[in-house]
Amino acid sequence: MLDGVVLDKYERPILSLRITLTNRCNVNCLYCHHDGMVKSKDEMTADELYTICKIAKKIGVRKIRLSGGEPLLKNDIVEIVERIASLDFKDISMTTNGILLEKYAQELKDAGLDRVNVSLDTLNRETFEFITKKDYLEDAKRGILKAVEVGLYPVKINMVIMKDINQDEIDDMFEFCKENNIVLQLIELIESENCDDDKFSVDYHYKLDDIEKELADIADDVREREFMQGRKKYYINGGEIEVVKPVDNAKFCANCSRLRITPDGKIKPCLLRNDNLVELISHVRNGESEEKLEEIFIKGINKREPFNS
Ligand SMILES: Nc1nc2c(ncn2[C@@H]2O[C@H](COP(=O)(O)OP(=O)(O)OP(=O)(O)O)[C@@H](O)[C@H]2O)c(=O)[nH]1
Ligand SMILES: C[S@@+](CC[C@H](N)C(=O)[O-])C[C@H]1O[C@@H](n2cnc3c(N)ncnc32)[C@H](O)[C@@H]1O
Ligand code: SF4
Ligand code: SF4
Repeated sequence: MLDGVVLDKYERPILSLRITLTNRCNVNCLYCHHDGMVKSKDEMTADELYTICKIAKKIGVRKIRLSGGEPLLKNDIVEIVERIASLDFKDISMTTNGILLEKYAQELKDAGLDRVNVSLDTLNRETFEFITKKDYLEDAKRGILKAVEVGLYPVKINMVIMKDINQDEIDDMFEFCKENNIVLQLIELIESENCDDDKFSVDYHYKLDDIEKELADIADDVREREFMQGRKKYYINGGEIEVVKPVDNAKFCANCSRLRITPDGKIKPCLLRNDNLVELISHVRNGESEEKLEEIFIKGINKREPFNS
C-alpha cells in the first residue's frame, strides 16, 4: 500500500512535506509558534521550491502543505503553487490566516491548489483583535467564503482553543462551519520555544480531552486518520469536527508522517525541535545532482525522532 515511500527509524512513512515559505506575517497572534521556525530573512524562489518538491516526489512524498508566517505575503505565491502542481502530487494544500485569500483564492485554485486550512479562532471582533492585534476579522471571513465558493475543498477552519478566550465559542464556530460546508479543526495550544511570549501557552492552555469526550457522545460517526497522527474526526448533524491534540501525546507523534522545510531551506525533522536541522538549499543553489539531494533528504529523515514517546 505504501510502495516507494521512505520509512524513518521508527517505521513512520514520510508521506507529507510541509514548507514554511516565509517567516513574515501581516498579524501577530499571541500564541504563534511560527511553525517552530527560528527567525530568518532568507526565502526560497519558485525555482528552488520546485527542485525541492521534485526530490520529495522522487522519495515518495505524496502531499505538500504550504505554510508560514503568512504564505500569501509571497508575491510569487501563484507561481509557486503552479510549479509545484506541475509535479502531480496527490494533494497540495495551504495554511493561511485568510486575510488576503479573497483576492487570491480563484488564482490559487486555477494554479492547482487543492485545498486550504484557514486560521480563525473567533467570530467576535474584539476577541479577534485581542488575539491578532489587528482588525481583520471581516477580511478573514470573506477569504474563507471565497475559498468555499471557488472549490478549494474541503476548506478547514483552524481554531486554537484558549482558556477564558474562546473555549465557549466552539458551538458558534461549528454552526458557521456547518452553514458554509467547512470542516472545523479544534487545535490544542502548543507550548513552543518559538512563541514570543513563552508564558502565554502555559497560562491559556486548555486540554481538549473533555471536549473530545462530549463530541464522541453526540457524534453520528467517528473516524481515525491513520497516517495523520491518529487524529479523530467526529461527524455531527451533517458537520465535521477534527480534534488536533499534539501536547504530550505519544500516539500523535508515533503516527507523524511529515517532514518540514524552513524558509531558509533547511530540512526540519520535527515541529518542536531546532537542534537537528539539515542544510539543503546551498546544495540546491550549487546545482548538485538529484542523487546528492536525495541523500540529504534521507539524512534529514534519519534524524527524525518522536517528540513525545
Ligand atoms: N506538534 C505538532 N503539531 C502539529 C503537527 N501538524 C499539525 N499540528 C498542529 O495542527 C495545526 C494545524 O495544522 P495545519 O497546517 O492546518 O495542517 P493539518 O491540520 O496538520 O493538515 P490537514 O488536516 O491534512 O489539513 C498546526 O499548526 C499545529 O499546531 C505536527 O506534526 N506536530
Ligand atoms: C504558524 S501558522 C502559519 C500559517 C498562517 N499564518 C495561519 O495562521 O494559518 C499555522 C497554524 O499554526 C497554528 N498555531 C500557531 N501557534 C500555535 C500554538 N502555539 N499552538 C497551536 N497551534 C498554533 C495556527 O493557528 C495556524 O493554524
Ligand atoms: S498563527 Fe499564522 S497568522 Fe497568526 S501570527 Fe502566526 S503565522 Fe501569523
Ligand atoms: S514528532 Fe510529534 S511534535 Fe514532532 S512534528 Fe511529529 S507530531 Fe509534531
